[in-house]
Amino acid sequence: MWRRATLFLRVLEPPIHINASLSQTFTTGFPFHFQEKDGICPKPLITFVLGGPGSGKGTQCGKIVETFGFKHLSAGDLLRREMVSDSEYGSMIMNTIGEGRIVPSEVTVKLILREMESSDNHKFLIDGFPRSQENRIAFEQIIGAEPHMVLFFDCPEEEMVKRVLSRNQGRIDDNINTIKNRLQVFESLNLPVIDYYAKKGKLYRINAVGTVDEIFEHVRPVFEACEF
Ligand SMILES: Nc1ncnc2c1ncn2[C@@H]1O[C@H](COP(=O)(O)OP(=O)(O)O)[C@@H](O)[C@H]1O
Ligand SMILES: O=c1ccn([C@@H]2O[C@H](COP(=O)(O)OP(=O)(O)O)[C@@H](O)[C@H]2O)c(=O)[nH]1
Ligand SMILES: [Mg+2]
Repeated sequence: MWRRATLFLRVLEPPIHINASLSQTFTTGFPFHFQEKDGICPKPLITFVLGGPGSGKGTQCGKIVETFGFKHLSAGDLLRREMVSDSEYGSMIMNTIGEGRIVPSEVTVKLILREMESSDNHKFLIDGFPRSQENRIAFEQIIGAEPHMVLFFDCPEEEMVKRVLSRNQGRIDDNINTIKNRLQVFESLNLPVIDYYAKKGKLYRINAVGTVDEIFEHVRPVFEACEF
């Protein structure tokens, strides 16, 4: 079904045809170099996936990727990968995640940018970002693009806490003390981002209570109907 969405994209936002020899240096009008495919350099299509800790963002992103062929970029996973690499930011990221705070925007946006530039897919699901208005503004300034739509997985706190505590992935932040901080940060810094996109008419609120498959049945029509 995502083929139909791609068709719409081609009608509304015609891909840019480029000379193969220019492919190394050509940019799409965005500040990053985007990979061309078959001589065509389509504009990136960005969906932000938001929701509190444990609301099921990562799980539903997996289903969206399977069904609609997006490239999944989890900001948390990128930060955790950077944390265990030799990066100069490693200990800062570890302390910040351990306390449930937000890593400085430049670091996260740089990691997202690197993944976008090296992807041969132009449809991106950006999971768990932006977590604050400051994150959002940094993304717009550095990447030079806005999301086409934003999903918000709306889940009651008790359910989120229950899911996080039974996640069992050995994460340093999946403990009751850090969860309290993460929920507070979500409410004070992430909800304003969600409100911002609601006012722009880009927000799709999904009831995140139910089985994984039931929730995906609320997600599916959003992607089937979108005319991008
Ligand atoms: N609908 C659901 N019902 C019960 N558990 C779920 C559901 N969706 C996800 N989970 C589980 O809850 C935990 C958190 O899900 P995850 O996708 O990692 O959320 P997030 O990325 O928003 O933190 C995981 O262990 C996952 O398997
Ligand atoms: O854009 C981001 C994404 C994540 N994080 C940090 O990484 C943690 C885990 O994020 P993730 O999205 O993996 O958690 P989830 O919501 O999926 O449980 C967050 O609490 C933050 O400390 C961050 O600082 N900026
Ligand atoms: Mg996640």
